Amino acid sequence: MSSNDQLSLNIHTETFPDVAPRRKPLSGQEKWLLKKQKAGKRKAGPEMRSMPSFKQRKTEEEEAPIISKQDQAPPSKTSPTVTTPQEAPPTKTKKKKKREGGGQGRGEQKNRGAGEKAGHEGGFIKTSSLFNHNPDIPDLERPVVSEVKEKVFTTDSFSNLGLHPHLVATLEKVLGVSTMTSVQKQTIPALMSGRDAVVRSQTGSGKTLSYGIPIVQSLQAVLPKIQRADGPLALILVPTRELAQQSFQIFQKLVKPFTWIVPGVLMGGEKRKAEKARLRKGINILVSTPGRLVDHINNTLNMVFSSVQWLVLDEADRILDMGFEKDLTVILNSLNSNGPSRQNVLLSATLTNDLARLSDVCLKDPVSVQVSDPNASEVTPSTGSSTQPGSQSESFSVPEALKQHMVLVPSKLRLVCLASFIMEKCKFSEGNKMIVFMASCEAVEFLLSLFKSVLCGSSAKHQPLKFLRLHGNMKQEERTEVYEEFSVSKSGVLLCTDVAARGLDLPQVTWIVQYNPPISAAEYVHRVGRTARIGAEGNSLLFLTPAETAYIDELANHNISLSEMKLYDILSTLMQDDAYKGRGKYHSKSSSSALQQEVRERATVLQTEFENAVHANQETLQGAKKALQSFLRSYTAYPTALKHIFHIRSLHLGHAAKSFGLRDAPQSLSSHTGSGARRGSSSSKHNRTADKAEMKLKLKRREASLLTSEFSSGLDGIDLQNTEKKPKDSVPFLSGRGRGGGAGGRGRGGRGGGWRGERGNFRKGSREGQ
Ligand SMILES: Nc1ncnc2c1ncn2[C@@H]1O[C@H](COP(=O)(O)OP(=O)(O)OP(=O)(O)O)[C@@H](O)[C@H]1O
Repeated sequence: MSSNDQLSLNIHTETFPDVAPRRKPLSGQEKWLLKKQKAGKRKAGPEMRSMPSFKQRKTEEEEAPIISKQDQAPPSKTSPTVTTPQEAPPTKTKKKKKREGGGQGRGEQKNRGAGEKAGHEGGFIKTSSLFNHNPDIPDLERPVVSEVKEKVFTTDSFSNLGLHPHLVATLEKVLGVSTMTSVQKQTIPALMSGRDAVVRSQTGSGKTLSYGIPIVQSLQAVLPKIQRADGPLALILVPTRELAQQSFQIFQKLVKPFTWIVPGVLMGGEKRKAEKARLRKGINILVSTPGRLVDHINNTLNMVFSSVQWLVLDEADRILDMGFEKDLTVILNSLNSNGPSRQNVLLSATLTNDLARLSDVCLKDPVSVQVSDPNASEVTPSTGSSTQPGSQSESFSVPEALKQHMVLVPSKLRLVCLASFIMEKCKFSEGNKMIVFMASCEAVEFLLSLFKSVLCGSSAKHQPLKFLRLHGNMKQEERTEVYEEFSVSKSGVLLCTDVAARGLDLPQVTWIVQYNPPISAAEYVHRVGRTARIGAEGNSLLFLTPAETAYIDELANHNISLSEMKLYDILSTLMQDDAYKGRGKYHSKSSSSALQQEVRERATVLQTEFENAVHANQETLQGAKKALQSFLRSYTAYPTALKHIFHIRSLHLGHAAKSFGLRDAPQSLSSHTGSGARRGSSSSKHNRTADKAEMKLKLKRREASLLTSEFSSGLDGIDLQNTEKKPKDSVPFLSGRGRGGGAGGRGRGGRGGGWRGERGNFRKGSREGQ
């Protein structure tokens, strides 16, 4: 039988959980690479080239089996059969074979339940047709990108700035800094001279101290000495709780020698009563999330702004987005009606038009600090097309030592590709600490438990994988715990939503993975900015499906350049662990295609493990379905300008389901292809539903974009479920749009709902802020 033929693998289910090698381990990836070299320089993935396109797939899917118990060694209870994917598009003969083999055409799917049951009873593992019917992976033409460079460091010392000597000593001894970064060198003198400022410099370049130092310098000099009873003299607004905590801790360090200055923090998730008590006692440097501050403005008598001399909006573009607009209006009104004139500072790594708008409204003759030097732009060599003239948008600078990658992964292969990549960096190699960004809380929860159950088996040979998670639906204590644990940890994988995208200074992060593409180039910049901070090296990997390839041009329009990683190179990591070995029949062969086939076998074994874990019980199954649902919802939340790349209609539900370990797209979703996502054949009724949903979606787009403002504005206490209308539809895929509008509205699911929950936090904030 050729490698193109249908294969049956004999796999002992017992070997999966404990990741035990069945025979003397091979030399893993080295061997793979060696053989690959021997096999000559072939372009990766003949099977990729031969994969059918979407058009082909539609016809072929009717006939292609996913499960088949045929061929080769007769199955036994201890030797379950897994059918591996096909390398080439099915030929007539193959199709016939598949039919004979109990294929999984639409009609045949009906029988599958019974078949699977029998499979279980017989000790068989389901087949995962991972490599069949995927879209082609296109050859990429790398766009010409002129990257914007910023010089991070200067040789100028803080001691040249005329700061209080105790402050300089604190910088050196407590914070470990003695020379200024470029942004500090430009910003600190401007602020010390009393000017307002708009500051833009790349992530991890030291913006916090660039406003922290002038604030402390000016407050320590006030005579008579300021007192707690003076209340807030400096107000710092940040978009997330973790960032509030982080900035607060920096101020705690900065004021160490000036014990009479009291910093404090207000943020959602904390007890209001305790915060009120602290406000009553007096806080001079107040760090807060906007929503929680508005809450106190409205409800706390002790909230007096009569002395505020400084207003800082850190991550200003985020605070200015629609999610926080109302809160900010309330805060500015309150400040303006109470206080003296003050200095205002806006900072971000990504200036947007919104920021310019606000700077017009609330800044007086501001100094504009922009560290990037347009003359220092570098053109990334390329053989491909240049970016569209006229489509040039804001140019963003990313750290110089950041190596940015992307990988094109067909939907069905996303899960195994992510798992392989995590294993490669955090299990088979040492010294990596990784953050993986995902679209929703539910996806984070789902993948956390899936990875823990499938990937975390003990192995003496490799270091253990450690997973943590962070998202807006966790209790505050847990969020703080995870944040602190990951901060001090030297390795590990943090699965998170965009709640961790802005401002967080988590040490020694070496890899940023964006499993779901962000909703804008600006958010891309902030996500990757969690690594390669302050001159350190770092890496990032963006997952895109072949249909999303145009996102590379979108990023190029913002001066962001990515290099490509190959899917098969990532999957070949599985060669390093024989726990994923199939029948091993290709081991002895040295041809490139045989090796690729072995990689596919192993990927299939891993996917099968995921699917088995997902289908192990109702709870895990529901978790996967919820995660899929939230992913589909999140997919509708991309802004209009990106709809040509990310459109729900271009998603294939069955393939998307596979990436959540589901063997089929859940039926409950199919009744709501109002999402527009495809299931192969859709009735006109479904199309009408889709059109309606699309119309609604357009109307609600503004609100949909608020999904991206899921950062907690800091207010809690309203049980959304009490205020929610029950969706009319009993199977409400995307019915979340019913009330809240927009894609991420009030879907089904408990208060713990991910995407919805994140957004819920935002909505609570803005509602209470009114
Ligand atoms: N002058 C300096 N010398 C050395 N390290 C510094 C200096 N200033 C700040 N740092 C360190 O650089 C790191 C990043 O600083 P900071 O978080 O302020 O960056 P940022 O520009 O605000 O990033 P982001 O845009 O992601 O919020 C911190 O660990 C900080 O301690």
